[in-house]
Amino acid sequence: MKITQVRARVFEWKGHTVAPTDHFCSNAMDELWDKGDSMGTFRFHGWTVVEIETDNGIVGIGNVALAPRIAKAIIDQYLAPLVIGQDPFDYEYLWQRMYRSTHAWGRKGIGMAAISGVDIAIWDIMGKAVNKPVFKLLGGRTKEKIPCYASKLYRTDLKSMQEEAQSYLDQGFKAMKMRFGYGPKDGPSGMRENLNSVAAVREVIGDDIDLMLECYMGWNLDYAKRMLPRLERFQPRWLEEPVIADDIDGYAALNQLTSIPISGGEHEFTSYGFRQLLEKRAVSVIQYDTNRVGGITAAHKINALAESFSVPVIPHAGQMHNYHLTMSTLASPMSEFFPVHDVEIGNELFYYLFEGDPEPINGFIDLDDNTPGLGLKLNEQYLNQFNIIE
Ligand SMILES: O=C(O)[C@H](O)[C@H](O)[C@@H](O)CO
Ligand SMILES: [Mg+2]
Repeated sequence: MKITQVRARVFEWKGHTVAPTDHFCSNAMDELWDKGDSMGTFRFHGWTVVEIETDNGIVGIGNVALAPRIAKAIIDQYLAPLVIGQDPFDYEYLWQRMYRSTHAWGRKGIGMAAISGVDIAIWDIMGKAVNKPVFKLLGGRTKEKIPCYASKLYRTDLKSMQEEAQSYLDQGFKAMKMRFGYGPKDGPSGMRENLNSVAAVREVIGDDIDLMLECYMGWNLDYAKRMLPRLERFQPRWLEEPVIADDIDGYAALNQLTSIPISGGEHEFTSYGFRQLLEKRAVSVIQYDTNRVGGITAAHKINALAESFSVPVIPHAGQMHNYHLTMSTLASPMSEFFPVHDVEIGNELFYYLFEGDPEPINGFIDLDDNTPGLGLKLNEQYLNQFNIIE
């Protein structure tokens, strides 16, 4: 079997969008004196869809969620020529070919995200070629079903947050993640706001539900050091990305500071990046996203690495490209799940683009043993609401 064609298309959402409110979520822009449109740093309203065709008519589908127009240019100009004419089952060779030939500029960030999109499509082809779900090629079913946590709870008024938390309880979720709205520049009153929001959600969910806390890199080391002891009484499952992704020593310091596990990795790349995080004991939970980290080929290696350090892997976002990895390793006990709703941040855009993702039932998702590949196809229903760049 040979790859004959690689098609990367950008899908930009032009449908209805819900505008985020002030203090919706702390983020890396918060430290600047002029934040500009700080929400823009994590609004994902475009996606790159990668379709790779083979000479026996199989089409594998991959995706990239970051800087979609740039990802498309990288795939079109650099990566497609490297994989066309090759056997998709040579996935490790093809990964190395892409990685090494873009090494001067592609090791981290959008270069690696583009490689991820191609690699995911290659794994989808392999699954379809042998008529098996991708998780069966990675080790098979290690759990009856996958527990997942509801991930939204952006900072709004406390009553709305409490109602939202209650709705996840009603749907049977046993874990959920909330976002902080305030950071270092908001002073003691912002700290109080942050603590009040956790207290409000805990009040509704009680002590028997896992609560994850997300900073999205909107704090700094000093602020995080002052917040962590104050958060201990809420017994969060973890505190996520308290500082920017490059401050690995900062993560390590915070991870030793209190009983609260520090999580991170959704902005880290390849097994080399994760080896550093693990060796420094910088994170207690690993959160790569397969569509950034280097695709399934890289994520599979990171699972093995994490297992040897006894650090759990709970990938960013959930979604099929991550679920198959979670299903196939004991290193990964759980998945994230973005509740479906109107397009806001863009995390949820995945469901407008693709169909096939399983719906959680009572806080669990399951994968079908008989659906070949990743199990995704383009969702025709919303195609006319995207600006599609060929
Ligand atoms: O962990 C997450 O879910 C991410 O950080 C979100 O994708 C991001 O949108 C911040 O809420
Ligand atoms: Mg996160």
